[in-house]
Amino acid sequence: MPETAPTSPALRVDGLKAYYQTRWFGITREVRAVDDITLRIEHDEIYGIAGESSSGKSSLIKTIAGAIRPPLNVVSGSVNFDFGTRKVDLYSLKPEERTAIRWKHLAYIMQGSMSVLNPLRRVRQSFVDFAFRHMGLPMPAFLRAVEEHLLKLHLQPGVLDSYPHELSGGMRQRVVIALATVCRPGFIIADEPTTALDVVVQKSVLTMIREVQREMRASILFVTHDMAVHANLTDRLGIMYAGRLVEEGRTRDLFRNPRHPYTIHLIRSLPRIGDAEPRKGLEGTPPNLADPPPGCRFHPRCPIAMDVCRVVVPPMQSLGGGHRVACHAVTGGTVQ
Ligand SMILES: Nc1ncnc2c1ncn2[C@@H]1O[C@H](COP(=O)(O)OP(=O)(O)OP(=O)(O)O)[C@@H](O)[C@H]1O
Repeated sequence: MPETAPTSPALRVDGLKAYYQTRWFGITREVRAVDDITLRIEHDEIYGIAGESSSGKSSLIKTIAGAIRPPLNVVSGSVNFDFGTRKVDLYSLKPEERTAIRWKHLAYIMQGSMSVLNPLRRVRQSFVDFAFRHMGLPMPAFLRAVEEHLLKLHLQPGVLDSYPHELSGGMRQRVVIALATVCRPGFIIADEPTTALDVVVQKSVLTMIREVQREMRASILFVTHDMAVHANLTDRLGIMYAGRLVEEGRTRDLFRNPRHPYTIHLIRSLPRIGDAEPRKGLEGTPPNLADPPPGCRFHPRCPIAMDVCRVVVPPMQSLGGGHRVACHAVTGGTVQ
């Protein structure tokens, strides 16, 4: 929790474009994975990003975490954090300054992050390797702080003596979350942290994330394609389609009253108790982001596409109450 009252959102992303840029045999190819994203995340808030595979979720949060490397490049736009004690314009910093912010102010739990635990060394050593130099404590006090942090997260300090292979998948992921948060960062970014886990273990990891957030009053940016996880965890939700944000609002509003045809599809395709047969998926496939369709990128799959949708990119419009949508067909409260 910031020590001084924050004056700006925890995160401001403005007009962010990040493309995979490659050049093979003289031909330049650009995959527009993050294409003009603007969003705000408040202090003490859990913000979710949803969307199907290849919609650009991971590319967006890697860019927000400052964890990109070629061929992914920021083409334009900005990412600003307010950590309370420090405000940061991420892409005005030198790469090494961006790295220094990680751990201390910004935790990034990436897909497959269990690999941060060195398989040949005890868990204690991973804590020392990653967190010791950021905490500014002598070693005995550092290890005591690590143990206290583990206990707060309902993990026994005994896990520090284990090798990663001695822990179950769920326990390893919980240890990784403890490691990412031991320096008490103000902002936590998590990319599909529960996807590889079974449902029961997934629940324990989500409970832990919620407890960490409450205890530290941190902001969380949480990415998953799993809408049920968003329904249970997030305060607000952004829906991504083909590199763009198409709808955003309070999670409960989006579930009760989705407005974009793509969000409507995502929510209607969730299985319900009593379903006689599986719900139908959306026809077609997401567009090739190296050559996306003009106008609204969803129009080739949209059941209500109009002529304008094939030509004009729909701007994000406010519907009030923090609900925003980018869809030409949304007027007067219903999708026409
Ligand atoms: N290294 C790369 N070079 C070129 N294109 C890439 C690269 N990595 C990802 N992409 C492309 O960028 C687009 C967005 O991918 P991204 O992984 O961000 O989507 P995602 O929504 O996170 O998908 P998933 O849920 O499957 O991880 C896709 O079209 C993908 O093929």
